[in-house]
Amino acid sequence: MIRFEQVSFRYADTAAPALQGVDIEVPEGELCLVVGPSGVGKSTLLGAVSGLVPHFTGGHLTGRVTVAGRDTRTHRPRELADVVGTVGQDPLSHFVTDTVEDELAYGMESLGIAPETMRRRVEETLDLLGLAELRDRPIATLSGGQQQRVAIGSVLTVHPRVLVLDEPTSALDPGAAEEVLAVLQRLVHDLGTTVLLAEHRLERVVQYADQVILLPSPGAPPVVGAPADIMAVSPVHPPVVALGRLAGWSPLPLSIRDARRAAGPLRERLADRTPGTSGPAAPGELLVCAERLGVRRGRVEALRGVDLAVRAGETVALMGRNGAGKSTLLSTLVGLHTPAAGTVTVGGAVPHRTRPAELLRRVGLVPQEPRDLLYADTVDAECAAADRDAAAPPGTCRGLVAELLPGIPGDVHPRDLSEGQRLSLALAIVLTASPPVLLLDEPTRGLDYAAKSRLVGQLRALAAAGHAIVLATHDVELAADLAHRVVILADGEIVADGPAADVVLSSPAFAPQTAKVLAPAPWLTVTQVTRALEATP
Ligand SMILES: Nc1ncnc2c1ncn2[C@@H]1O[C@H](COP(=O)(O)OP(=O)(O)OP(=O)(O)O)[C@@H](O)[C@H]1O
Ligand SMILES: Nc1ncnc2c1ncn2[C@@H]1O[C@H](COP(=O)(O)OP(=O)(O)OP(=O)(O)O)[C@@H](O)[C@H]1O
Repeated sequence: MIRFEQVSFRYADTAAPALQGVDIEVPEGELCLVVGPSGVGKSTLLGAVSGLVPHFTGGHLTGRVTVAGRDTRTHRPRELADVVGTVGQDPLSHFVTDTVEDELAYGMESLGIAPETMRRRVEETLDLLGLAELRDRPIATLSGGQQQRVAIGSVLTVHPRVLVLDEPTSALDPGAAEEVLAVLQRLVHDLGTTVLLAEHRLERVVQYADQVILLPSPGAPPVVGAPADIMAVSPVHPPVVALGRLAGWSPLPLSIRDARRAAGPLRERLADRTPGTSGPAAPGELLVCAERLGVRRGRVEALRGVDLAVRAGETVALMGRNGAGKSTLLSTLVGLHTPAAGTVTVGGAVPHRTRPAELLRRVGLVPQEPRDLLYADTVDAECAAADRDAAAPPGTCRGLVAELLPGIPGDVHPRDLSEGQRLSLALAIVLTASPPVLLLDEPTRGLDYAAKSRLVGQLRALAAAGHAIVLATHDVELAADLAHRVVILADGEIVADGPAADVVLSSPAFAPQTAKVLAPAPWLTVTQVTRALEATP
C-alpha cells in the first residue's frame, strides 16, 4: 500500500540528507510504527507519504514513493487526500475551520460525501473521541489535548485507506490515548486501513504494531521487522522492554500481560529489597501558594477551589484528563489569568499584578507550544538573546541545548527544527534564567527516551539546588521517575495530592509500566530495579 524505493531526501540548504537509502513496503491493513531518536527523520518519512515532502517543504527527493499506486512526487497532497489522511505534530497549523463540528465535516465536504453520511460520521466521531460537549466550541478555545482529538477526528471521518499519524497521542491523557489506539486497531482489523504512525511513547503503542520501522540514526537506512525483534536491538524502547532486556526474558514481552507472566523470578529476586524513597532532601520555603483559587476561561470554570502549596526543592507533577485545567493553573502562576476567586502568590508576588520583567526573576514557564517562546531567526540568536535576558554568561543557553539534545545546528531557523529539537531549545531558554520557580507544560513531547532522561537529570539537579518545579504532564513514566508529589486535577478541581508513589500506584490510569509488571511490590521505574539488583544483598 505504501512503498519507498531507494528514497533519499535532503532539505534545501542543509549539509546532510534527512533520509537516505529508504527501501520499505507497508502492506495494506497493517499498523506500522516508525520509531527512532528525536530529529532522526521520522516526520520527514511520514511527510513523504502524505506528499508534504517535498511539495510543501521544498528540498530534493530522489527515488520513488508510492501510495496506493500513486507517485507522491507527481501527485500533490490535495490529489492524495481521498486516499491518505494525515495528522501532523502541530494540529493548530492544519485546522481550516473555526469550530469543532465544522472541522470534523470539512474533509468530507471537500470530497463530496453525501450530507446524511456526513451527519452520521460526525456524530459517531464526536462520541468516539469524547468531543460531544465541545461540538460548538471555537477550536482556538480548546485545550491542547482537545485540539489533538479534533485533529484525529477530522481525518477519521473521511475513512481514508491510509492514515499517516505523527505522534498522535503526544497531548492526550492516558485514557484518551488508549481509546484512540483501540479505534485505530479496529480500523486496521475491520476495514483494512493501513496506518503509519510515529511515536516516542512506545509504552502506549508498541503492542499494537504489526511492523516496526526503526530509524537508528540520522541518515542511516531504516531497520524493519517484527516489533519484538526490533525492540531487542532498538536504542529507543519502552520500560517493559527495558525490564525484559534487564531480566533476560525471552521471548521479549511487549505488553504488560506478557511481562507479568515472565516476571515471577524477578519478583522473587526483589522480594527483600525496597525502592529508595523519593522525597525532597528538605523542603524549604513556600514558593507557590494558591488558596481557593478559581479561574474562568470564557464560559468555562477552568479551576475551582484549588489549594496548592509548593516548596523550594519540591517537584510536583500535575496530571489529569484533557481539559482538566492543568495549563490554566500553570499560566495563572505566570499572571496570564486574573483569578475569579481566591488568591495566588509566587515567590511572594501576586502574578497578575506584577510587572513581567519583575515576575521573570521569580518564575519561568515552558509553554505547551514551545513556538510561543521563540522569535529569533536562528538557534544561536535565540540562545544569545536568552543569555542577555537572563544576564547569564554568553554560551550558557547554547550549552544547555547541547546537554539536552546534542547535534542541534546553530544556524538553522527554529521553525525548521524537529519537534523534539524545538522543545529542547525552549527548555534551555527557560533554564538559562534559572528562576526559583520553574513551570513546564508537557515537557516531553517529541523527546526520545535519552533526551527525557537528560531532562530528568537536569530537573533533579535544579530541585536539589532549591528550585520548585511544577510540570503538567500525561507522561506517567516521567511523573513516576521525577516527581516527589503528584497532584491530580479533574474538571478544574484537585482530586488527589500526595507522594508520587502513593498517587500513581493507587490508579491504573497513572501507574507506570514497571509498577504494573511488578505489582503489588511498589517499584516505579526500571532505574530503581536496576539499582536494587546491582546493590549487594
Ligand atoms: N524544513 C526544514 N528545513 C531544514 N531542516 C529541516 C526541516 N525540517 C526538518 N529538518 C531537519 O531534518 C531532521 C529530521 O527532522 P524530523 O522532523 O523528520 O525528525 P523527527 O525524527 O520527526 O524528530 P522528532 O522526534 O523530534 O519529531 C532534523 O535534523 C531537522 O532539524
Ligand atoms: N480561551 C478559552 N475559552 C474558553 N474555554 C477555554 C479557553 N481556554 C481553555 N478553555 C477550557 O478550559 C478548560 C481547561 O483547559 P486547560 O488548557 O487548562 O486544560 P489542560 O488540563 O491543560 O488540558 P490538556 O491536557 O488537554 O492540555 C478546558 O475545558 C478548555 O476547553
